Amino acid sequence: MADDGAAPAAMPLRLMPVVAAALIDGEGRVLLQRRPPGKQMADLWEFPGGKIEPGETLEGALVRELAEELGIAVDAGALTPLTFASAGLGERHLLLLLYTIRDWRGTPRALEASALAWVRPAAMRALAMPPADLPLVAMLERLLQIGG
Ligand SMILES: Nc1nc2c([nH]c(=O)n2[C@@H]2O[C@H](COP(=O)(O)OP(=O)(O)OP(=O)(O)O)[C@@H](O)[C@H]2O)c(=O)[nH]1
Repeated sequence: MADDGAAPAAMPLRLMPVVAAALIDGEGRVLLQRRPPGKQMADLWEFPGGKIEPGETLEGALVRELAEELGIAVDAGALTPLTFASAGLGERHLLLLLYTIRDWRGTPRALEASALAWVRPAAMRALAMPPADLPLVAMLERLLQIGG
């Protein structure tokens, strides 16, 4: 085909929304889970959560993910939006939406992760986490310094 000199058509942004939770305990620690071996970003520590399935709301997806990954029950009204991160992820663009949660029912168990840990935000710097999570950690650090 002849080159007509037109600029190449812009590719639409392939946005991938992911919802994630910072479960905060009474001592100001946050629950992280370790991604299992064999998965993309294996062994990195992340906030529990995941992708949204067709027909789900953001909050509905997070409530489902927390039941599947940790075996806990959370009311959608207990989810408080905190901040988000935006980062390129291969051919897609990750929009990672972080909620805080202080009330849930049940004791979190590692149903899909290889490990769980309750970590103060300042101590997260010592853990290997996905690069997109670093600004989220900074926001949590500020929130928990102020709010306890
Ligand atoms: N849950 C979670 N995902 C994160 C975080 N940071 C981050 O970059 N991600 C990325 O966001 C995507 C989360 O989707 P997911 O957890 O459903 O993906 P997955 O690969 O584990 O599951 P899948 O098998 O359903 O694709 C992954 O690409 C993951 O690497 C985080 O803190 N929590």
